[in-house]
Amino acid sequence: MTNFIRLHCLYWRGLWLTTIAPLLCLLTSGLPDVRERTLIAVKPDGVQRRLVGQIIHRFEQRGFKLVGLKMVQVSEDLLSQHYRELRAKPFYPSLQHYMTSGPVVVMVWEGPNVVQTSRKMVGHTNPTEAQAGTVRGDFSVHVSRNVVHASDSLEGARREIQLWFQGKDLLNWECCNQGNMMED
Ligand SMILES: Nc1ncnc2c1ncn2[C@@H]1O[C@H](COP(=O)(O)OP(=O)(O)OP(=O)(O)O)[C@@H](O)[C@H]1O
Repeated sequence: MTNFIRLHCLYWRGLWLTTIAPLLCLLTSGLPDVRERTLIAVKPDGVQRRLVGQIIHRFEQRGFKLVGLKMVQVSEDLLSQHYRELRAKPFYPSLQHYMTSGPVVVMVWEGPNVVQTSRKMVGHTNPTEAQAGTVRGDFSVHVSRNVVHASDSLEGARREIQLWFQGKDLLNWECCNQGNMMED
């Protein structure tokens, strides 16, 4: 009897490892990650121009979920870590001056494909090339005052969320009508 149970367990363990688990991985690998997160920041010009509400509205309206939000007076040190690839650029001193000139509203948004979709919603870095309907295309005219920041990759989003939030002040909450926007 004991041998029978042992054999039975071995059979199911083998089936799980060789068939069921790989099949589940394969089936779910093509699905967008509903817990994907990105960092969006309303820059000092956007805050000064009272655009925070309109920008939040666009992300809510699209169906993304706000899981973190705070207002920050950015230090030069934080900015140089955030824009570490740009520190050697000739425009960096003026970018630093602009980004530290007043508070920034920094947010974490969650949802399927949120990194890529946010970049589309925000629009081209240079507002003169940004399409109408994007945040930059609707609210700005110059690259040095382009209202908003959005992470440009999954890896960048992870790094920036850690940099700005250090794993704190982010809430996992359930959306009561999520089923109306995506499959649970
Ligand atoms: N030529 C420039 N002159 C002045 N400022 C610039 C210039 N190029 C970029 N910037 C500023 O530096 C920011 C970061 O530039 P980057 O090339 O990373 O573009 P982005 O990823 O679209 O912008 P962000 O990181 O702010 O979302 C831009 O949003 C803009 O504010």
